[in-house]
Amino acid sequence: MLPDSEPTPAAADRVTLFADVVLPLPLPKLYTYRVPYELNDQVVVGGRVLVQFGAKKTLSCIVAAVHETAPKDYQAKYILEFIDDAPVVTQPQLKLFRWIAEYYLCTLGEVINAALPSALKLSSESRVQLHPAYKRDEHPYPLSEQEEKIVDALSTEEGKALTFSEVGEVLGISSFHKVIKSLMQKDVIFLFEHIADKFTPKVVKKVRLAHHFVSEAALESLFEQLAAKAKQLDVLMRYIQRVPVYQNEHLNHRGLEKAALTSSPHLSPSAVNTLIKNGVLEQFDQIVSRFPMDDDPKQQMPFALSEGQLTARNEVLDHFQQKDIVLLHGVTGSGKTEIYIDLIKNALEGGGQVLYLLPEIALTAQIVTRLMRVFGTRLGVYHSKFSDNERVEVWNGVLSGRFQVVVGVRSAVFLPFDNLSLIVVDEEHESSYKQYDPAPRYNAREVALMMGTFQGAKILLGSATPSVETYYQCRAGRWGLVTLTKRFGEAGLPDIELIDTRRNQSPGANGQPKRPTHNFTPELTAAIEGRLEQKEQVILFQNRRGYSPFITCLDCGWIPKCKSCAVSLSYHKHAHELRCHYCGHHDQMPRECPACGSMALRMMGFGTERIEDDLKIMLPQAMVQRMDLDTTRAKNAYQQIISDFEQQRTNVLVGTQMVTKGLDFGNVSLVGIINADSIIHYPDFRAHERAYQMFVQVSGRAGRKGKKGKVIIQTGDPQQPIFDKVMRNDYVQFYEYELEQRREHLYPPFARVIKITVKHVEERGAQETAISLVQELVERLGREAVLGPEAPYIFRIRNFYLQEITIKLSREHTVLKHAKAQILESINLIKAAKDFKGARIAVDVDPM
Ligand SMILES: Nc1ncnc2c1ncn2[C@@H]1O[C@H](COP(=O)(O)OP(=O)(O)OP(=O)(O)O)[C@@H](O)[C@H]1O
Ligand SMILES: [Zn+2]
Repeated sequence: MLPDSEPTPAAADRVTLFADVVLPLPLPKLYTYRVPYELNDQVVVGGRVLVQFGAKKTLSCIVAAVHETAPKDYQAKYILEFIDDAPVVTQPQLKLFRWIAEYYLCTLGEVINAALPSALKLSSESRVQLHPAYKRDEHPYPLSEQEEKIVDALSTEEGKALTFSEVGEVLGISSFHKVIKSLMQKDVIFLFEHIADKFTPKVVKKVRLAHHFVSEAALESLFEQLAAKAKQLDVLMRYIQRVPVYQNEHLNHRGLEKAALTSSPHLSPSAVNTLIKNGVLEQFDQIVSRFPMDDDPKQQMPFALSEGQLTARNEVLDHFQQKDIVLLHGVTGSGKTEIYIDLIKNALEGGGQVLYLLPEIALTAQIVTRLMRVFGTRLGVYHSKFSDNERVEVWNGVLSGRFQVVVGVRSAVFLPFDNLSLIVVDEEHESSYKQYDPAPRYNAREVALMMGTFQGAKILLGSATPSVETYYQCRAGRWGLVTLTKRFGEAGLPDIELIDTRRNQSPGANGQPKRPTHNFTPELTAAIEGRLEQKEQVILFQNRRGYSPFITCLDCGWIPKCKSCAVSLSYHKHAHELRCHYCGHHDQMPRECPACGSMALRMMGFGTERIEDDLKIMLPQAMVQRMDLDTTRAKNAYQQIISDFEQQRTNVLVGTQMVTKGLDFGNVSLVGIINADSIIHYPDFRAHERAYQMFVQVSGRAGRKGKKGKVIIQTGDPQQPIFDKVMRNDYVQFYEYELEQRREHLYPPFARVIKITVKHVEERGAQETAISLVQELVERLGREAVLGPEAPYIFRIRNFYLQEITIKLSREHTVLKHAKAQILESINLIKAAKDFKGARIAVDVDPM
């Protein structure tokens, strides 16, 4: 072809491209921007672009589609800058996000906002900082002139940060986002959104051999010199044992954690320091990533599966031949995790990606270590306690193929997988898979099912107490069911004993109240004492935190309430104050009743703090630790409590539902449920299911290895039918009973429920809005489908009065889709009406 035959595009042939973008905002539709002609070949669907929104704001957003149709109702603005040459959001993700928005009745912007770690959502508020590991002289990648300028500006002082607009000023240009992105990719800088997210690297002290000792000859003469210094020689020997530098000199560069030498019981820490002082060892700091890149932990073979586990594994694989979804119903401690690991290995060998979902609280160091050993650096971990930068690292690691298996909490369903072959949803019944607030109010289990359908992945749900909906699908033959009825190893399921607390309310001698035995029956106290004598451990479960749920004046009956919520304030002894568990408001504990002046203020009921306190008085020799929201706020507090208990530095663990989930301690032989009644009596159609799950799960923490465990349940109503099912560990009986209830009252799985909550600062505002909304809904859906409005049990939270509307719909897909459109239409009508301006309306599809 002749070079001059290449046609130059005539102005008339120019294609004008438009991009529909998703802004990270709750906007009902996508906005269309115009692509500057000379950048036509740079648009990437799924890539980020920068646009102006409103008068002043610049926002980064995702391109969802590219086309040639100009918007009808407005003049499209130009896209300001292209940030990515490759998608950060993949096509399968966009498809899934659209499904989430449609199914859960929210906007695509809300989904994207929840999905993307904020460092991927560049905004004018973002800031940059030099990466603490960055060393100018040792950096492997060359920097451009512009990049050098930024590094100069960030190097003027330690920890200096620049906002995006300051970066623009330094460079004197407005399209600087590519420079930022490039610096990020080279690990020179990183981004943060809030001051609190500023990166504080984790540093470990390491040691290595000074470089002039690293040859064989030098080492030999060093050994001769130290011949008389036995302790230093020991240290050196250990170092060489761990880091075989004589085999490979390069290994020395990486060194060894200093603690590996100083904390060894066989070595002398002062000998280590002498070697450093004399220049034999050199000490240096290293920043550790949460995801070890090169220090691949020793890959280990997983446990060999027992015969029962093998059978179950094979049954799962058999079902997968015909069915996409299988439930593994295995009793607590049956070794489901090992079966997952085996199946994950299998899926990875086939070349696909794997997602392993766990509820927030079950994603502990325990499980991560176990998985790291088997999957090494292929494993990514996605946790909500991670910093944003760490989350971006996982996101990019999935995109690049570095992480083939990810273990994560519910938001891990948003990661950019495109080739999933297996999704494991452990503890599939857990309500923490559901996001309550804000939108998208999604259930990660349901999203995972859809994701599996889109990508052709198999789904394994696991639980000792499956949700009624899931079990129903299995019974109907749509999903496969595999059952494990025995625990792994020798341990059988624990014995369960019910203790009637009404027998324990008699006063002590001389009419004096007894010591605090009202929350500990004599049976429970004796059992705890017995176990501690045997050097075994105990878990106590109480569903309330704080010291006492409320206080009251014995003379006038006054009870302190929250100013902003319709709840009584709980007394917290440690802080000596009254707190609202809904809005966090706190008040001083009054010395006398503010209503009548009486001094007779009395604590009512008991929370975990009080259980802990009373226990310390009753059994002063016991080492008691409490695990609830109040003791686990600090970043590593939760891990610390678990490891103290694991190492048996503590022997009684008192806690809220945090202690009921997924924990695996070998030495726990007794579990006590302090007050079962408050869990059963709860105004919700799932109350029984939840109570059953909670009792079985917490009981399941007892006697997991070796000795038989025991569970004591304290209740004022031992006749409750639920106890019988828990004690006989009869899930199927529980399920059948519960299913009948659901059928009779038309609840899931026989209907779909959608809950609408109307909030207003005025009670009348909430009522009037809700009534009008109900009218609209009834008109469209019929009277039978719409229940309410009704004030919920806690009718005011954070100054907003609440009204709830419940909609029950047929499960049929087309009916459901149509009904959802009608619901949205009704809500939009109300939202647009002037009279209801002050109201907020939240929709929750499949509430839990
Ligand atoms: N094949 C095996 N070899 C050795 N140990 C095993 C094996 N399978 C399971 N275990 C051990 O048995 C214990 C219980 O297993 P696991 O935690 O997987 O149970 P689970 O079914 O997930 O229980 P839960 O539902 O209560 O969480 C663990 O300590 C685990 O390490
Ligand atoms: Zn409050």
